[in-house]
Amino acid sequence: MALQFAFPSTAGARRRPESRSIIRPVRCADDRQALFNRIAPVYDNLNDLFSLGMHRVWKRMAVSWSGVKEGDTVLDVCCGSGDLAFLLSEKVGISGKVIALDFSKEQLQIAAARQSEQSKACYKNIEWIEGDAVNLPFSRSSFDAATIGYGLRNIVDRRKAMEEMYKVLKPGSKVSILDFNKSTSSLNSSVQDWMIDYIVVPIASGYTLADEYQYLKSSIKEYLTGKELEQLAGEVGFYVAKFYEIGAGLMGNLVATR
Ligand SMILES: C/C(=C\Cc1cc(O)c2ccccc2c1O)CCC[C@H](C)CCC[C@H](C)CCCC(C)C
Ligand SMILES: C[S@@+](CC[C@H](N)C(=O)[O-])C[C@H]1O[C@@H](n2cnc3c(N)ncnc32)[C@H](O)[C@@H]1O
Repeated sequence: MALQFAFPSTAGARRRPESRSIIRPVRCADDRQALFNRIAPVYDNLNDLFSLGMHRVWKRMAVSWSGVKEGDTVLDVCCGSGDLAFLLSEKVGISGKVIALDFSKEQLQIAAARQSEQSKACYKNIEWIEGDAVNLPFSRSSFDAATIGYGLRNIVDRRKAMEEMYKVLKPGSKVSILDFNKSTSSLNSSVQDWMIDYIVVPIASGYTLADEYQYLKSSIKEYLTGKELEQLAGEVGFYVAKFYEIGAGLMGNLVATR
């Protein structure tokens, strides 16, 4: 997919007072929902810019690790603007089904717009659902695979979200959980901090979104390490869970099998 850097305006983004003396905490689910609604117009383009397009490689890896195959019925949790849902759609094909859930209306609108703009026939197999990852509106054992990309870190009750994904997966199926790596290596976390402080946030401030991207840093620090993610998966019932560091250790992917 070609990298586009023609950034749309962020008309929907709230203006920030010039002097930002206090970084607003983004503590509760409502704050996070509002944050992702605000960044929706520029989210995809800024991801391409900040990661030099590499996030698309990491997302393909996450989808591949989910074990998705043609004809499957699969779930993408915290789907946002649909990157992983579109990749899943291509894997399951027209005989399969992708259910993509998010609680941000703005992100889902972007996803649905992308779906109608793109000509791939298989994309008709995607259904967008507004819902909460901590209360998935699906029956037990509904899905052959699940993905959650850059979502679990943003969920307040991560254990509940993991329990919900366990519940809706069929026995023997996998969830692939892609996110930033809360590294135990001080070098990795220093590189992450430096990139966010000196590249990501200054550029985001040009879109009056400095606070939103500053949140990245605190959210990574409050996230779980790979070992802690493996342990959490085991505690909710997954019988095997393996964490892989990717992107030179800046990102990580947990693969858990029910
Ligand atoms: C796709 C990526 C991040 C998605 C994302 C997740 C969040 O939780 C956010 C929260 C608040 C605002 C935005 C996001 C958000 O975009 C990963 C790539 C995009 C990152 C913003 C890139 C940050 C720089 C990395 C630390 C290092 C990039 C290395 C690259 C090889 C140059
Ligand atoms: C960083 S975006 C990731 C989007 C997409 N998966 C990707 O990889 O680009 C995080 C998404 O998680 C959603 N999200 C966060 N908490 C959620 C929750 N409790 N329930 C549903 N969606 C949630 C946000 O609205 C946002 O769209």
